[in-house]
Amino acid sequence: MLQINELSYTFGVGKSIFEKISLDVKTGEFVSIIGSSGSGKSTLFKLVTGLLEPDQGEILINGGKVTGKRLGSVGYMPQKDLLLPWRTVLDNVLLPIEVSKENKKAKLSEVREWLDRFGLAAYEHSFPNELSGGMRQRVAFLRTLMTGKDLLLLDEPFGALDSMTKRNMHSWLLGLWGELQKTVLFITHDLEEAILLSDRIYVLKADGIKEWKVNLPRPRSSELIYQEDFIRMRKELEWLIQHENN
Ligand SMILES: Nc1ncnc2c1ncn2[C@@H]1O[C@H](COP(=O)(O)OP(=O)(O)OP(=O)(O)O)[C@@H](O)[C@H]1O
Repeated sequence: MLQINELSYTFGVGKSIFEKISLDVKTGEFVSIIGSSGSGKSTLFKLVTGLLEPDQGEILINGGKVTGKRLGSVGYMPQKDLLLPWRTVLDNVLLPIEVSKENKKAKLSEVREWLDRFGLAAYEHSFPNELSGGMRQRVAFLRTLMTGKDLLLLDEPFGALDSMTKRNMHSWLLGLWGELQKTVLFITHDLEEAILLSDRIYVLKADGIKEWKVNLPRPRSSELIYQEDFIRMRKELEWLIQHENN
């Protein structure tokens, strides 16, 4: 679904962010990108959305080349939830439907069903400032889902949540994942989260990008993190991140 070939990008004069990195995401996969702060993860997302143009290389979505003129081919959830404070939960979730000029009324019952599945049915008339952090993230995620795009780019969606809420969000997302049938590219700093949720992980490092497969069967439960296999994987991944040129 997503193919990135030998992508290079430099900010301004000489600030090289990537040099010839390649990666791919297959239909239905959940793939994470981890890397230290400033390694270029968010920049990569901006390139995939078409907000930035690469210096070299190409990005293909379903075989079509991404360019600034074809924005809107992915669902993008940025680091901050960016909910509109003056809109209710329902109106925030309806935003992509309004933007794409679809018939809002025709979509209303489908959107309400999703609100219910996301545990938000009782809050459809609430405003963002009346919600907890975890609920706001669910609203933002649902809004991204309502773009109807098959490829979702999620930039650290749970980064600002406390560890208990994050754990609950993991269980919730793992439960939902089977029925979503979406392809996800996910940025995180949290190794546990990356292993638990992903089929594959790309580690973005100064010397390039490394692929790491997560050999854990699905369906998965958030309890997996206590298992020996999981702890071993986590150590392996930590080692890969800490040692350049590996
Ligand atoms: N508009 C810009 N102009 C110049 N440099 C920029 C710009 N945006 C980002 N950078 C630089 O590019 C590098 C990569 O930034 P980016 O935000 O992609 O990193 P990141 O891996 O997502 O970081 P974090 O994990 O902290 O969110 C950083 O050194 C940053 O300072």
